[in-house]
Amino acid sequence: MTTQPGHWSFTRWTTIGQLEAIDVHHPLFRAQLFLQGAHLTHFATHDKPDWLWLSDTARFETGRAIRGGIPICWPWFGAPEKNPPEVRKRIKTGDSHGFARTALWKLEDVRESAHEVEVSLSLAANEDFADVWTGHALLLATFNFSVKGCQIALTTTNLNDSPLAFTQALHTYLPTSDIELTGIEGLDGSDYVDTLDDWSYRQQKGVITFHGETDRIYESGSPLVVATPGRRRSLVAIGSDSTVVWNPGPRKAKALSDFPDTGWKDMLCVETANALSDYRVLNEGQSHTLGVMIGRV
Ligand SMILES: O=P(O)(O)OC[C@H]1O[C@H](O)[C@H](O)[C@@H](O)[C@@H]1O
Repeated sequence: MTTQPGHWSFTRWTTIGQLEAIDVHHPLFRAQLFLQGAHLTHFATHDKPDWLWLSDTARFETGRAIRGGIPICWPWFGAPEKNPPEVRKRIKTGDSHGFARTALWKLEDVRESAHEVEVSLSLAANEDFADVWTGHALLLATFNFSVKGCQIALTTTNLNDSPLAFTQALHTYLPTSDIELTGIEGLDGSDYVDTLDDWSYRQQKGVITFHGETDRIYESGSPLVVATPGRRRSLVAIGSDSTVVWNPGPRKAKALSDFPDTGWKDMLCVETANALSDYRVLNEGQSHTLGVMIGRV
């Protein structure tokens, strides 16, 4: 059922630092979602630990990306110069990961039921962003929360008469109690680019484990299981044939903004992506949906 502000039962507005957010306090689960970036920072069922990692030193400031949760990287992933030429030619800045994660989105809809809450936000990517990017598109992010987990669907519609080429990622930060005892299952045999070894191609053998800084783009969007001590989570993607796996390790952790020096020990990023050769092209009026369902195994 669609509900109007003031008539929501489980959903309310809150302000954190400089930013407005939506708090979902359902009897079965809770979540926190910022209007800036359509950025989900918390999801948990009952009183259990959070399913997402959020930096202890995260800052909630206008125009600043929040460190943790699920930043939306759009309409390019990573450094502009590492994107395909068709994507790169639209970009007019050196900044990584696009502008959607720091743009102010608009609340479109809240639907509540006894079992789930669904929140939709939109972003008109138009001439307001002309200093950093050329294009005209509509983005719709829909978040579905239930006791089974959380689901995000990000739909891009090209509103321009020229083809829109873009890369993107749902940059999910997950918690772990020990990165060295953490594994990602589901990418055995997949080719990947190791960005830390001069962007060379390799092939994954078995489970992914972490031994220091890790930054890879896998050419697969297969269902994954993230196994951390005492917990297993499944990540099922739609509209994705690439997955980024990242942990900054001790050295890069020190250089990252809003990131504790030892934070690398208790997090990992598993990013549902359209990156590298998995970039997407939409003609006028066409849409593409990238999504991930994070659930229990
Ligand atoms: O610091 P950020 O701009 O949020 O980027 C954080 C990280 O995002 C991705 O995982 C990239 O693969 C990494 O190379 C990058 O360091």
